[in-house]
Amino acid sequence: MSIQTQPGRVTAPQIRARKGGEPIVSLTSYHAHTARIIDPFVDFILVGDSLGMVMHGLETTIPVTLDMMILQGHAVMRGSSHALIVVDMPFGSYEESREQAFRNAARVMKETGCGAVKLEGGERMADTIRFLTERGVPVMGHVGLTPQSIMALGSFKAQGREEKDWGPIERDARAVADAGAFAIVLEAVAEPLGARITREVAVPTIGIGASPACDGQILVLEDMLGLSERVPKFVRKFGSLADHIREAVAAYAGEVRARSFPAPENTYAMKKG
Ligand SMILES: Nc1nc(=O)c2c([nH]1)NC[C@@H]1CN(c3ccc(C(=O)N[C@@H](CCC(=O)O)C(=O)O)cc3)CN21
Ligand SMILES: CC(C)C(=O)C(=O)O
Ligand SMILES: [Mg+2]
Repeated sequence: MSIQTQPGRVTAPQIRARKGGEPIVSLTSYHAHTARIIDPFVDFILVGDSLGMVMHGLETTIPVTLDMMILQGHAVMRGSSHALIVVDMPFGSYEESREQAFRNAARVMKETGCGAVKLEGGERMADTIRFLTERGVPVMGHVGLTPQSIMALGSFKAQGREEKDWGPIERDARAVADAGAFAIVLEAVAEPLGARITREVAVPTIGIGASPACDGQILVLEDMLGLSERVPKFVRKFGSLADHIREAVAAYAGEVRARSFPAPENTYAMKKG
């Protein structure tokens, strides 16, 4: 059991209180090692269901299971001590009923020790978000492009690129905020809709492919590090980790083939006598 009070860790109410203030910084992480590295620099870490695509090479996030989210959520908790940890509820784990959502969100909280969960959907999920928040589950909303709806949408594409499409997205954001979410991810929404929603809702908006006016930003860590093979248009590569890995692995392969690795300092000498 990993449940313990952790003094010093960022809480959902603290993120909520950052509305209109200093930008909220966040990234995804799926493992203890990456969580340990990013923890001092971010306000919250999202254990995103994008792990299915990024870690497992899946085409969509649809096959991701609650057990996968719990396993990686627990790893990220062990690797971090400062940031709020938010765990994505995967497709099929919360849409059926408010009761199903609570049962599975409670399992995620009990088995990982995380401080909040995130679920996709606007007006249609408002009752569920209210049910969870009234029962002690901090919920982060997620509107705009909702990747778990890929099969209904047809492709991953930006939302609200025509003014006639703005109304439903604005209503989604308002419904999620009014239902008690402590923050809302706005994914791939055209400008100036992201800025408009940020002005209209009372809780922080966290943009990914949205506006610089959002109250915070998030990216998939492997995308911004230059480790992902294909990335959405909204990504900026702040690093080139794939190149670093290729260089290191090529050097290792060369030394193994030349028998210059391992060197004497990497091997064990016999004990004296
Ligand atoms: N590695 C990774 N990073 C992500 O940000 C991410 C995932 N995976 N998986 C789940 C979703 C999918 N994401 C995406 C993917 C593509 C666009 C995009 O910009 N699409 C183009 C059109 C591409 C097409 O039609 O084929 C666009 O202009 O809208 C947006 C979000 C964001 N999410
Ligand atoms: C990209 C973020 C918002 C996400 O939901 C994920 O990584 O799964
Ligand atoms: Mg997600």
